[in-house]
Amino acid sequence: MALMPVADALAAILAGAEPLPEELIALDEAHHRVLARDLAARRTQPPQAMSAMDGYAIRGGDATAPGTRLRVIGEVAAGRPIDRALSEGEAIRIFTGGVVPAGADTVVIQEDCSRDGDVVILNEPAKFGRHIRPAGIDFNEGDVLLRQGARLSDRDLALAASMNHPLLPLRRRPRVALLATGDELLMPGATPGPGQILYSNGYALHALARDEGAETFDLGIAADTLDATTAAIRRARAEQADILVTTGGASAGDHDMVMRSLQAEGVEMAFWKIAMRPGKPMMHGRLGAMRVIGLPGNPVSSYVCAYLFMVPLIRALSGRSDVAHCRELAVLGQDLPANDSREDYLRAALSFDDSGRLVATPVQRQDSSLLGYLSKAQALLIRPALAPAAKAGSPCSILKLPL
Ligand SMILES: Nc1nc2c(c(=O)[nH]1)N[C@H]1C(S)=C(S)[C@@H](COP(=O)(O)OP(=O)(O)OC[C@H]3O[C@@H](n4cnc5c(N)ncnc54)[C@H](O)[C@@H]3O)O[C@H]1N2
Ligand code: MOO
Repeated sequence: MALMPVADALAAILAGAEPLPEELIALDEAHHRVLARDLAARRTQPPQAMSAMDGYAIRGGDATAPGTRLRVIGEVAAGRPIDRALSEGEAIRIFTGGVVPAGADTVVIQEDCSRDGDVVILNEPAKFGRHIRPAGIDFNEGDVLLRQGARLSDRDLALAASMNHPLLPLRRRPRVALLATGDELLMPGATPGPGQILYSNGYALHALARDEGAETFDLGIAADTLDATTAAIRRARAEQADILVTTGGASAGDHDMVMRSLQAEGVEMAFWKIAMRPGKPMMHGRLGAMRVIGLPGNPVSSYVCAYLFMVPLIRALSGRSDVAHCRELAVLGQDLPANDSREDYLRAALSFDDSGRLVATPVQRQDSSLLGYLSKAQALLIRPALAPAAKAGSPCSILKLPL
């Protein structure tokens, strides 16, 4: 198969990726989940005009001169309204969050008043309408404040509560199964023998997928045999994974079993090998409802490909309206040579120059096995295929990596 351009590969992965079914979830479980429908307010907020301060509710027209004396006829605290209306020459003691009584149109703060028994004396003329929050100044019943496809922030949860939605219609979270392959891999904490290395890729991939709202489960490390890899693919299906992510065994070596096992299980391959660096030997296919992303084993390649392809797929299945990564503009921190025909995603550190411009500087080594350098990078600097040489200070596109 020919190398596929990155944009075409992403389009193939996202083709037909419809949002998963909706479910009703309690508000305190809804952080970072995705709304399945527009959400309209079930009430008006504030429901009545309310005082923004502790002081006295008055009629502004009564208090245009300093020294005005008004008779205090009652008290309103938050949650304890009064059913008496204010008449000329009267005031009502009011506290923050109290419902402004009928007839009042202004609140004077207590610091600007003196009290003499049941009389309040205004030290300064009142400013008409001050310190009152009108009914509905935040929102009105029926207002759509949260949109289908929104990933709910912490502030959105407070807003939904205020709109009186204890349960929210959310998309089911995608289930992502992670399978590592490789006879040489050992879990951290073990003492590697000759040629053995520690399993690392999955830690970043689980975290990345969960950060994007997926539920993840681990299929462990399969030996480099057709049987072991095939058995793990079957387990992913049995566990009803929406996405199976494999790492390693993706290239052309005698021990690279992933492609063969996927095909033996009936996966329809959409592509194998992309015109990008890192991550050329990446594959994608489908087995029924399960989508498979076969990532290269090199740790940097697996992470960069997961970031570029797995994340948008998780977002699409989650029903998010913002599926694509957001490219940002920066300037190059150093000269770069012309690029070849593979789109390059250089790992880059970010800083600001004296004029406040964002500067992206590739980390010193770009080999796709180097986790130390990946961890130093805050962004991917995109070099399009066949990009000409570029000087330090010239504009470039970046994708910021998660913190
Ligand atoms: N003849 C060719 N050889 C290679 C090609 C090619 O096109 N033709 N592509 C190269 C590129 S580019 C990459 S990237 C790698 C990817 O190969 P595989 O996906 O088959 O990966 P492995 O060989 O299984 O592993 C590569 C490397 O990464 C280590 N690894 C694997 N899994 C993990 C893990 N979970 N945690 C940590 N490290 C892992 C593995 O031990 C190897 O060192 O192929 C090139 N070869
Ligand atoms: O794609 Mo490989 O990731 O260039 O090393």
